[in-house]
Amino acid sequence: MIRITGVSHRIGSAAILHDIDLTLPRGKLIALIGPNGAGKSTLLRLVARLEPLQQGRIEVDGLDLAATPTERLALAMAVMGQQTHIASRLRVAELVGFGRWPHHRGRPGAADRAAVEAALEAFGLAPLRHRFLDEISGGQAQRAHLAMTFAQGTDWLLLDEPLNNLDMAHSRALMARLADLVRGSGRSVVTVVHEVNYAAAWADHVVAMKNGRVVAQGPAEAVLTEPVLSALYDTPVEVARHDDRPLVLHHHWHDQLGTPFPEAPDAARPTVH
Ligand SMILES: Nc1ncnc2c1ncn2[C@@H]1O[C@H](COP(=O)(O)OP(=O)(O)OP(=O)(O)O)[C@@H](O)[C@H]1O
Repeated sequence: MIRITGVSHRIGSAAILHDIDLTLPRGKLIALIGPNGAGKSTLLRLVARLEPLQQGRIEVDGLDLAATPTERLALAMAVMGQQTHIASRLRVAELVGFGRWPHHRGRPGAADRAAVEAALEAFGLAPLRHRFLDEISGGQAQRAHLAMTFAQGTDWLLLDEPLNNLDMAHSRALMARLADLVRGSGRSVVTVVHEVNYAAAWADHVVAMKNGRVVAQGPAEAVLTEPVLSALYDTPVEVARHDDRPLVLHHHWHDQLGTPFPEAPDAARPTVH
């Protein structure tokens, strides 16, 4: 599990995260949701150790982030951040191959080559393997970065908005692949998701953040409810069912009686922590 204890974070004089206590269970597909600026990326970046921890403690399967060598951490956790600036004169297969670096440290063997092949296949990148990164589309580049993260073969995957740039079919395929990884091989995935219905369809566990705090967390069914989501996004939503999962609807202008929605009614606001 990932255990986050008493984590606060400031950027300059602005308080970004406020005393976060959170446990992320192993073997689950965990979605981090919430409005823009809620602090989702900041929290993910702290767990990924892309930002120095200012206050509190984070443990990944018992490894204290403050005391674990990078080489050890890279075998436990793979990370795909939001902005990945990487030399464009790199070929797709070379980028994916970087994911194996923590295993071979410069001398790839058969297992590394097989992992790269499998990741290229899994993301439909085999035909593009020799292309340079500046010769492919934004969605294809996103898939190449995801394939690199997969190739790392870690127990934990941390993904910041992996659906960016992906069309509906590729988004769905990615979520299905993540679910497969979790249910088939017991891995653990933490992913920031903006489109809440991808969390509704695929996530086991949902963490909802707002204003630098965790405002609700738990099994997807418990968090993805009308009161929690209406309050989270300050937008009235309806939660229907589809395929026995929640389906969030939000684009009507009137309620069922024809009354315009001013905002979420007070009665719809949850008591959340
Ligand atoms: N470099 C920075 N300097 C100042 N403030 C920052 C910086 N980076 C982020 N912030 C602020 O920190 C807060 C949290 O940002 P963060 O990116 O973690 O939110 P988020 O929930 O991931 O948002 P989004 O959904 O828009 O990606 C925001 O208010 C943002 O403006």
